[in-house]
Amino acid sequence: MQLTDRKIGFIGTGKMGESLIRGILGAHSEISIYASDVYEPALERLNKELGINVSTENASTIMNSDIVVLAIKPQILKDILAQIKDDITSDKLVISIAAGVPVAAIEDELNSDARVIRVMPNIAATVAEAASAICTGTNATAEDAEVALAIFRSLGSAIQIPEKLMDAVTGLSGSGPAYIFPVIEAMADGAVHEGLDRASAITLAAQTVLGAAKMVLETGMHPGELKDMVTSPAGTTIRGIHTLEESGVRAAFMNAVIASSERSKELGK
Ligand SMILES: NC(=O)C1=CN([C@@H]2O[C@H](COP(=O)(O)OP(=O)(O)OC[C@H]3O[C@@H](n4cnc5c(N)ncnc54)[C@H](OP(=O)(O)O)[C@@H]3O)[C@@H](O)[C@H]2O)C=CC1
Ligand SMILES: O=C(O)[C@@H]1CCC=N1
Repeated sequence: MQLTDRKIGFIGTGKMGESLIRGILGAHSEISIYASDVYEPALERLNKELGINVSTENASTIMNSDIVVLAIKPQILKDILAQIKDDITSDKLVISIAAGVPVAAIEDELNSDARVIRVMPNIAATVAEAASAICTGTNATAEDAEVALAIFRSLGSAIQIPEKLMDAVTGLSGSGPAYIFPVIEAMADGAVHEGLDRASAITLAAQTVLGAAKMVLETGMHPGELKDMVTSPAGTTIRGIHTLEESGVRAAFMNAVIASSERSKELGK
């Protein structure tokens, strides 16, 4: 079955549910999307803006869908799984994006034949630039993994990994956009300090991050080598780098990824 022939249902249309729905419709406008949430005004807005099918009944979303994406908070996942258990028949593929929650914990709450895939995407799915990783549960088939990869590759890039690495991915790319947004804001602040207008400063800062990321991805060069290409002897960049190193920027970013990964592990307990 083609990806575009599958009907995708979302349980939860909060920040990440909406991001994924927007990304999927951007990549495959013809795909049928069903969504449910407890907050009716948000559903009405999504129905009006995107033309998707909405309901306040999760059972209705599941009944209409081949693929059911669980886009609810990890803290309420168990309760919702108990409510939808009998609606999740073995002909449906379940995709959980909940941070920290292991596949086994999801399978424990569902019928024994449930096909489950765990994914950690990120908010850049909204603009088809997400970095996602997937891992498979006991009953998920190779075709299920291909379908999940196809969905998340249409939203950016996606890789398949062993589940034990999902917490590391959550700390890196799942949470990562939130580390970079303040970097963009702070770089712009520096330029505003030096007299540039705010709008130009944010545009230049964001394009700088985008360009640097693209250089890493498209040249295949090591980030350190790329940094050296910008850094002229006795020039401007090395002054800036020196200041960043004095501030402990590398340890700060490493610690952020490690702390977030640890929190992901906690959520799974
Ligand atoms: N935000 C992100 O960048 C990322 C999030 N994730 C994961 O995605 C999941 C969702 O996160 P996020 O979108 O940020 O959270 P949100 O709180 O924005 O979205 C969750 C949505 O689920 C709704 N909801 C609550 N109870 C039910 C229910 N019984 N049935 C249906 N919907 C319900 C919530 O409504 P209400 O608010 O009224 O309770 C809310 O709209 C989490 O598991 C998170 O770990 C993964 C990667 C990135
Ligand atoms: O902050 C969180 O818990 C979620 C998971 C990854 C990104 N946002």
